[in-house]
Amino acid sequence: MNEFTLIQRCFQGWDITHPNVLQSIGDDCLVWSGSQPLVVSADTAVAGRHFPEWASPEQVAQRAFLPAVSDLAAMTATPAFFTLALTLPPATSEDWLTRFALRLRALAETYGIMLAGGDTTAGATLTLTLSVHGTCPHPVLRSGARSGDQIWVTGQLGQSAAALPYILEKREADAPRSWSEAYWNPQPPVLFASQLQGCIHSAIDLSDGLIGDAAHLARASECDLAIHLDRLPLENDLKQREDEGLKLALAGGDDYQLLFTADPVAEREIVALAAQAQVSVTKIGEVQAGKGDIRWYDSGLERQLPWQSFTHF
Ligand SMILES: Nc1ncnc2c1ncn2[C@@H]1O[C@H](COP(=O)(O)OP(=O)(O)OP(=O)(O)O)[C@@H](O)[C@H]1O
Ligand SMILES: Cc1ncc(C[n+]2csc(CCOP(=O)(O)O)c2C)c(N)n1
Ligand SMILES: [Mg+2]
Repeated sequence: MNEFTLIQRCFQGWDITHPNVLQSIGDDCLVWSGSQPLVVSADTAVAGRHFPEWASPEQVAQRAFLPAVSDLAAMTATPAFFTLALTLPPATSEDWLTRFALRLRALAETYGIMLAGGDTTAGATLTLTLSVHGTCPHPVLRSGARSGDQIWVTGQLGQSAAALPYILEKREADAPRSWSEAYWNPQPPVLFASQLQGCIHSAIDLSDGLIGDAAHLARASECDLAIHLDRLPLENDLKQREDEGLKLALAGGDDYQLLFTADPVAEREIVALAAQAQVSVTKIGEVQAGKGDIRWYDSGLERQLPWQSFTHF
């Protein structure tokens, strides 16, 4: 399999282009020319760490692409283009790569993001690094929360983490379908997020788990967050597991939903935009003056939590 033929066959000539990408695949660099701020995030997915080694090429594409574009949602950016750095085990077949590229292409079309460049090498472990780029007149930062803001979260939490042991033990059939769907096919609310511009003060996407990610936002904003555990969006199967379900929702990670804060006057607009985008939104707390701490409440009573978010090391 020749590297250049392979790139041409699998990754060139996709339908989605971007008017500001003046040169894409085929030269030493891609060329971008634009007047709006560009937001950029690099995200790596590694076999055995972000997806099981036996995952299908379609599943690998989903587990690499969807968490990557989630970072664009976190800034309320509109997707523009991405690059794809591929490290492929030497035994990778052409069929595997064709299937991977087909699914990636479909995802790129769904999210309206152009594949504009990349790198392909051989290496021991299948590794994919996507660098995603989006445009945004006023990117929303983690540091923008203000005392008095309401705290919101999109979607439901914890299902992906709940699915993980079943997936690793290859007995997905024993778990609710919504759990494995959340793991294999997370749904970062990218379009909805881009519509929230001007309407919200701060945002972060939930990749490591609410405990850790909310702490990043609180610290960056130098505000305290009061979060009500009984208001978290947990589906019934997880709610019934009580603390075990709560732990998955708070510390499991892999949710790729959005945590954001907004002035209470924005509530009606947020609810209307969410309904239009068919995204569920839940108010889970309030931002308070402080130094960046989080207080957790259960039925109005403060509660200390013993759990920690996902970390690699
Ligand atoms: N190796 C690195 N060199 C420079 N900056 C880095 C490096 N790794 C992470 N960062 C920066 O540190 C910050 C936090 O990175 P992190 O990868 O945890 O982002 P995240 O959005 O919280 O998580 P995720 O990886 O799930 O997107 C980001 O601003 C990122 O750009
Ligand atoms: C096979 C397998 N799949 C998933 C997980 C869970 N997991 C991996 S990375 C991550 C957080 C975000 O990563 P990053 O910070 O790199 O973006 C989580 C929750 C696992 N341990 N094993
Ligand atoms: Mg992020």
